Amino acid sequence: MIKTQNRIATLFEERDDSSKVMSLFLTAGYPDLESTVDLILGLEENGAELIELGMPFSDPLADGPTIQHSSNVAIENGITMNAIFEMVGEVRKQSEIPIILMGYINPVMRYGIERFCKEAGEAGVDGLIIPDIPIEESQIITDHADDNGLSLVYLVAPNTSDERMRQIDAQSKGFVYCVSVTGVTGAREGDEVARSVQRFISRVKENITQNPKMVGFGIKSYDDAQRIAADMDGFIVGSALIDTIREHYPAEGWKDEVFAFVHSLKYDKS
Ligand SMILES: O=P(O)(O)OC[C@@H](O)[C@@H](O)c1c[nH]c2ccccc12
Repeated sequence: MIKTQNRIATLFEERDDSSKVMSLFLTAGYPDLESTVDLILGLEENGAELIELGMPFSDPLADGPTIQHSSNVAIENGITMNAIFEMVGEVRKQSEIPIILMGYINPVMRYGIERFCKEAGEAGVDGLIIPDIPIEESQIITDHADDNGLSLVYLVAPNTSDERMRQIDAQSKGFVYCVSVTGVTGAREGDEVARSVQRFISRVKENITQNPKMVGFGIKSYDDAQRIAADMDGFIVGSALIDTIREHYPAEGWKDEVFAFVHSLKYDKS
């Protein structure tokens, strides 16, 4: 164990019950390699408490068009695993915000699972989300993750049975990622999320009892977040953030626009 206390665990232990933890998903190397560190630090200043840093992959099966686009741009920019570890190392010089690397197992296996976990832990990564490893196959990575202080976070979705939710709760570390809708990532129109989410949330509350619960998929505003995360510990926003970057980059002041959006997601000062 490198760290005695994981930053994700500390975040949920110390959280103030009156507000929701805001986690933001950012693709490493998007919109360019130079901006990722500044973006993470600026997101933190504007209310982010947890960062999910996406490791771009050419075949992202759970990702909608927005995140696929950002991954493609990051790959064109020349992003590598080493560059991602360096970015995390840079952030660690200035910030203790918990960072989770998120990506598919294929590039991790190519890099070498043991080496990946070791270098991630050394860089200052706190957790991993690998949506294409089911709990049944997780033994290929759990020991290496544990040895390097990395929490493996698992996902549940509306099509996850009650029994499986309980199994996932038993294995997940840090929190459980509750995917509010079936399908790929991405902002959704109208009240599509609201309509289907209530039944799911009540099943989550019954079955996920050991871990904090974070909800994500389709959240694009303060109101969405407050409503959907009402019974959760916090919420995750990805595509709406990437869309905002895409809308303003590279115009002068683009980062300020992005930070203002992030601030509004958490504090609704707009
Ligand atoms: O983009 P959305 O709808 O705001 O949802 C967050 C999501 O993008 C992020 O957590 C994520 C990116 N890639 C994923 C793959 C699987 C599950 C989740 C993710």
